[in-house]
Amino acid sequence: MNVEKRIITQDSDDEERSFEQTLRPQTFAQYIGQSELKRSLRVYIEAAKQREESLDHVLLFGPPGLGKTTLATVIANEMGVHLKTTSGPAIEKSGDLAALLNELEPGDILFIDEIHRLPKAVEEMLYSAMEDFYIDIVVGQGPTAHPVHFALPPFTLIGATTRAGLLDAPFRNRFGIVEHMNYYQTTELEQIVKRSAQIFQTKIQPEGAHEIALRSRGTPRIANRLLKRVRDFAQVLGKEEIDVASVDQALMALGVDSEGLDRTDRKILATMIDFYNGGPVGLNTLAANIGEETETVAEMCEPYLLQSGYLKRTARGRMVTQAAYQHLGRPYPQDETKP
Ligand SMILES: Nc1ncnc2c1ncn2[C@@H]1O[C@H](COP(=O)(O)OP(=O)(O)OP(=O)(O)O)[C@@H](O)[C@H]1O
Ligand SMILES: [Mg+2]
Repeated sequence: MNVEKRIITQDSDDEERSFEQTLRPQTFAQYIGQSELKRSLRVYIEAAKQREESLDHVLLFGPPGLGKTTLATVIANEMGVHLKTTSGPAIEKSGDLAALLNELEPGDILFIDEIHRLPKAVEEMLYSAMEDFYIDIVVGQGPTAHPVHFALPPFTLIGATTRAGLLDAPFRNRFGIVEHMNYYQTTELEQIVKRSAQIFQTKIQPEGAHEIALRSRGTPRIANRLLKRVRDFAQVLGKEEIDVASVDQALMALGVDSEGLDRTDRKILATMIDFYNGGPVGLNTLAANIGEETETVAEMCEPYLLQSGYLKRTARGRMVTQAAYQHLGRPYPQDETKP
């Protein structure tokens, strides 16, 4: 078990959720980045409003902390409807889903986070709810049990999940709008950091915001979290404004390096170099070696290490790249067996 709380984990706990709530954009105008996604969603929303219909069901894919929940909030606000939020693991039985659907008013949005973790029976109940706005519920027990047909108001389901492959095709196909969320550009993260600093009433120099953006691994949640920590450091250092030096000091203390990699990321790369000659090595073996859960490595570390070019996937497992050797300051082996 890893006792050290990772600063770069894309997960959030209760305290952070309330802090995130205060920073959460409410409208498209406040929602920074993802411009293509916003452009198409604006069209779909406008069209649905003109026709006075509910918006098509939306499925959002993407790594944690990129703003899926935020986007659901924004969509509800732009549509002018209520948003009901739940998650896959929270809906245990068909009855739980029926209760949720029963509370919806015409046009309302039901947001299901971690939608890949819905029980199968619940997922199947959603099929008719999504397609034809009805559900069949079995009422009574034993010989008196009989199905009852419930009509639902037209509603929009927004589902969020981290990976596309986690959802079966029949389920996926029932979403009219399927969108992939991308990591954010540095300039976009800079804007997010500046906006959050303003909400915190903290002064930050443009170079400071830039430095935080560079080290946030493309993820707004991490940018906000780093900003919060850096603000503490700047305050203790007696700085009026957050500058690059306070960012550096804070992030060094947190073990976040110049590229936004933390100790676990570096441990992954170092283990692969030192014990596996750079790979290939399987994910399970690797996770066991560094004492992390396979899921943590798969969801928190690997996507960014792949995206930033330190790791690559091959048919035989993960391999580190030359960039990883360079970043860790290790000599790159020059024999022919290496890529
Ligand atoms: N486009 C954005 N512009 C500004 N801030 C954003 C944006 N996207 C996300 N954020 C900020 O990042 C935080 C995390 O976003 P959010 O909770 O929506 O991520 P998520 O994708 O739902 O994560 P998870 O998969 O863990 O549920 C939010 O509190 C919000 O303040
Ligand atoms: Mg979320």
